[in-house]
Amino acid sequence: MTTSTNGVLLIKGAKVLGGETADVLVTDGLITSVGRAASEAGAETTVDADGLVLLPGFVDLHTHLREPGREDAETIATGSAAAAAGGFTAVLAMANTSPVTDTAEAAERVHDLGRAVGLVDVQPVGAVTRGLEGAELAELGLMARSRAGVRVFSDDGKCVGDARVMRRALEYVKAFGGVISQHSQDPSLAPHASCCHEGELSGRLGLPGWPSVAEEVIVARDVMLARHTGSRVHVAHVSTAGSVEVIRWAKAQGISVTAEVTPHHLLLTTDLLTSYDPTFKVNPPLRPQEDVEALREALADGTIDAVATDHAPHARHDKEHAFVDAAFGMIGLETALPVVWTVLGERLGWDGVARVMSTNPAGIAGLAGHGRPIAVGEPANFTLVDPTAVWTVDRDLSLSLSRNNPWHGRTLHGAIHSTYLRGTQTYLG
Ligand SMILES: NC(=O)N[C@@H](CC(=O)O)C(=O)O
Ligand SMILES: [Zn+2]
Ligand SMILES: [Zn+2]
Repeated sequence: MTTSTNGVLLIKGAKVLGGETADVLVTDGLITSVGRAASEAGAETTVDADGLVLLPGFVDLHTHLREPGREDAETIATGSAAAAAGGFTAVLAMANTSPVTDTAEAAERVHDLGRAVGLVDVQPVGAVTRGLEGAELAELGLMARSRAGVRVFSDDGKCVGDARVMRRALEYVKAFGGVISQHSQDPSLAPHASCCHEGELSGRLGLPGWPSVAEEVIVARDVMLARHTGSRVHVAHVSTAGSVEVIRWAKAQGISVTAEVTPHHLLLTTDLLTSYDPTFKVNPPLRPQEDVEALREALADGTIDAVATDHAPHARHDKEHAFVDAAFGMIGLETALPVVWTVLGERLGWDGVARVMSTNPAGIAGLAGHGRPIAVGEPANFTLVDPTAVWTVDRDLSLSLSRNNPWHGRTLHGAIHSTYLRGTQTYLG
């Protein structure tokens, strides 16, 4: 089946939010009718969506595409294909490429390559500091005013450790409604070698400990800087119960803070490291069950706004090392929805899934045309989900170029049936 943006697409009998079943008609990339008994006569393509759930396309606030620089691990094309397969219609591409996305030209290049591939909208994240070095601010204003329209800035992979630099970055982006997404890791409490949650297990395994407090002190500092500057901070990959407490407090004070949690921190725990399998080496590290429970609770009650994958592809030769020498990171675009549905489906419902995977992340990133309701006049950016599918992850079937897949061999519930970007089918399972 193929569709064209100039054609007419009819999604027949999908379950839409609110529990109704509806036919959705798309003309020239826009939703032109939602309701019963739309005629098949004028449709170029008809999709039988009986038993499927129609959700707004997912928006990933945290994707590592490795282009430019490490096209052996991922390209904008392969990462976009993996994203579409995961139900995403937009991804924010992190700035820690080589070279770093720290200029307007670099941001425009990523943006334009994404548009040329055309499977998801690739929205570049700009670096906070030049070369991610933590010292001088990058061209934040020029990136914001560029064709790429950058709104989210992050040195992800590294923490903006210097409080004065963080304060100035927050002040600067306030002028154009930008946000700083922080990789919260105090470098003196958790230096680069830290790779296992600090606790009884890290001692037993002889791995350098990464204490929870190294995350929590940065989250606490940053919410106070957000309050002081009146600007917006976003906490990337929250991993501890203590961070959740701080964010809950800050939101109650009216401080402009938002937060994301990864699918892996919602399900995987630190005891997986007893295998010394580098697939489970990630930053921040997998935490104990108490933290996992606190993160689930926080996502369900709105303290954590969004799920973000932190899809971090790595080539085999960067992962296949002794645990301490392997690269940090795991892939996750294609498994995000099934993990969230498996872990939290009952608590969130489809409304909740749409909120944490589409509406909220689109709002945080200021992305027009994404995270919108399935309604007349809206762009046809959506995904069809099979809620009853039960399947076992096989890393060799991934569209990502990399194989560092922590879900390999796991059975998950819920699968992406197909994805549509402005009415064009970008994935069919
Ligand atoms: N999450 C990771 O373990 N790795 C990320 C960087 C990051 O998100 O900190 C990467 O770029 O590989
Ligand atoms: Zn990070
Ligand atoms: Zn990351």
